Formats: sequence, C-alpha cells, structure tokens
Amino acid sequence: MPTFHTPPIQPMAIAFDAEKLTLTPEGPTLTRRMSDLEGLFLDHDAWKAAAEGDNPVVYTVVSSPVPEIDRELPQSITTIMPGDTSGELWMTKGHQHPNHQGEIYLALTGRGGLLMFDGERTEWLDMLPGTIGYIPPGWAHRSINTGDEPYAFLAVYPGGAGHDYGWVLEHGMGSRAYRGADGSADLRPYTTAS
Ligand SMILES: O=P(O)(O)OC[C@H]1O[C@](O)(CO)[C@@H](O)[C@@H]1O
Repeated sequence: MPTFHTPPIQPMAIAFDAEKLTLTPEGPTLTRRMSDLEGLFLDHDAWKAAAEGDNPVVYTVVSSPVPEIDRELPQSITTIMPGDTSGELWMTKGHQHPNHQGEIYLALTGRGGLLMFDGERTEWLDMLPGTIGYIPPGWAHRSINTGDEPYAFLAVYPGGAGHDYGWVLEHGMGSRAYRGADGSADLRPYTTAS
C-alpha cells in the first residue's frame, strides 16, 4: 500500500438523486446570490439594483464529502437559476485553477453553456443533459443557464485545483453570453463598462 503525507479518505458510495439533484452523504453546500457576483455583469447599475433589491439566488452548489485536498477527486452539483441581468444570462462567477488542472462537467437537467477562456482563446460548449464538457488545464471556466428552467450539472475536479476568482476579474472570460432571439446564447465580445 502506498504511503501518503495526507492519508486519503476511505472508499465510499455516494447516492446521486437525479430528480432532487442531491448527493448523499452530503458535504459542504454553497449558495451564491446576486450580491456575490459583484463586477461580473456588464450592467453594474442593473446588478446593483438586483443585489440591493430582492438579491435572488443565482446558483447553488452541493458537494459530496470528498474533500478539496491534493489527490482526492471531489464532486459537486451546481444548479443555476434561469434569468438575466440586462440581457446577460445568469452564470457562475467563473474561476481559473491556479494549479492548472483539468475538470469535467456532466450536464444533468436544463440547458446551459460552458464558457472557457485561456487568456487568448475563447471556447463555448452547448451543454444539454448527457453532455460531458471537458475543461483542459489552463482554461478559466464559467457555466451559464441559457434556458428557462434551472440548469444543473455534475462537476468532478482535482481536490488541489483551487479557485482563482481574481484571474477572471482581471482578464475577463473572452465573451459575454446574452439571451438570444431563438433561445440560444448570443455570445458577444467581452467588454467592461467604461
Ligand atoms: O466557483 P464558481 O465559479 O462560483 O462556480 C462553482 C463551480 O465551481 C466548482 O466548485 C468546481 O469547479 C463547481 O462545482 C461549480 O460549478
């Protein structure tokens, strides 16, 4: 048996409920409201009015108990509510992995998109139930609800990957996703308010 500086956790079965979108046993859960998404939407005034108004839940993340530490492979289910802020579709904050490690998403319900940016190139993947989106090392990633129902996906990622949110605030994501006329996303070049 190999020896580890930090002993791995024990093998475990984790029950996935596809209707309730839960993982059991459950680990940490996260609720991100509009006020947590400062500096991300182009229309700052519309963001501020929503954040200081009813401050809606934009997305939740439920995790299994597998910890975010080196060599482990945590999993989580993210559910993004449908909505937009001045036309810009509701989304996760988006982050870069400081350690440049990959990640996979499996779309579960609803309709979404996976926006990736490596500092120069932008990629967009349509995410429908059953789609596996692969995020290679070095690509910042943000998920977006492009539909009218909650969009949920399972993420599996290296426990030591980390979340660098400052990178996204500094470099942007290459594109912004708006509600398109035919129900698909209208991707526009990334700009910031002058
Ligand atoms: O960290 P953010 O950008 O708020 O988004 C949450 C996402 O990040 C993860 O925690 C891991 O990449 C996902 O489980 C989740 O979708």
